[in-house]
Amino acid sequence: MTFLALDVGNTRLKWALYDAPRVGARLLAHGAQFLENIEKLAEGDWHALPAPQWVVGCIVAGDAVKRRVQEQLELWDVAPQWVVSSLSEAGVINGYDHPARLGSDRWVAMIGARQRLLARGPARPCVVVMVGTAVTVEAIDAEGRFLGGIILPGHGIMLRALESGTAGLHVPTGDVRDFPTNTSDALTSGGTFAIAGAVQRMVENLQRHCGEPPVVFMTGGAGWKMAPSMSTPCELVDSLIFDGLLEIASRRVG
Ligand SMILES: Nc1ncnc2c1ncn2[C@@H]1O[C@H](COP(=O)(O)OP(=O)(O)OP(=O)(O)O)[C@@H](O)[C@H]1O
Ligand SMILES: CC(C)(CO)[C@@H](O)C(=O)NCCC(=O)O
Ligand SMILES: [K+]
Repeated sequence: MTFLALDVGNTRLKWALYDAPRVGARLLAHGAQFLENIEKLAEGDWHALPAPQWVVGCIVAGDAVKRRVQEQLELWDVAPQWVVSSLSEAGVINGYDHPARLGSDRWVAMIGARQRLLARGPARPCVVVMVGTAVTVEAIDAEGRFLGGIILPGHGIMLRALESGTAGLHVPTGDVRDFPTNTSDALTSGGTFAIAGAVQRMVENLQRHCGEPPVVFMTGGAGWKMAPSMSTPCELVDSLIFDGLLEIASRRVG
């Protein structure tokens, strides 16, 4: 009864194989592949896996990438189900003007966060931070309503934009400092403060709106780099998207 969860971002495809499509299932194997190496999956990492009975994923890369992923999935006799953001699913209500236009990775991460929050206590407002190619910061009230969220460039895009838009900024990665005194540290700290500051602002917005401090969850490939520099308390949960995919799959499989 194995279940394969897929998270196809703009930089990497992340996958996780579980022994069943339910929250709390046992993780059997997992991995990540840069999008340019998708063609290696069927003959590489996936070759010796037990065939999954279900495949559910979220994808924010373009249609060409989706076709390349589906080609690799032909290794098994299973049709992938791609999550599309809807008006409501798994206890989260979508406040986006056009619900289907919300990135499915954002939707799935919010469902994972909400499930995690409710599993351990009373409902609270919640901020969900994803630090990937792009950074997103979402606000959910205590009733599970997604109020709205922001999108900003990730570390890599910020640095590349500065490098290509200036004459004098081509330097190695620096350290995060309160008061940077060289170009490398100034760039690295600038990107980090931009993300931490955006999160702090959304936490303040949601606290003002709901009248109580929110729980903050953070996920994404570069989350561990951001965690030490956050100015508000924040829980790093690497598996937030997979938690959401398990929750969605358990409801669909029934
Ligand atoms: N300190 C840093 N300096 C420069 N670039 C960074 C830094 N940290 C992360 N990045 C970039 O941030 C981006 C996101 O990192 P990563 O691929 O690990 O996340 P991801 O969650 O897999 O992304 P996605 O889901 O969007 O594919 C990458 O483009 C990576 O090159
Ligand atoms: C914002 C990203 C790139 C984050 O991965 C993705 O969720 C996306 O492409 N979203 C579509 C636009 C939106 O969410 O409003
Ligand atoms: K992502």
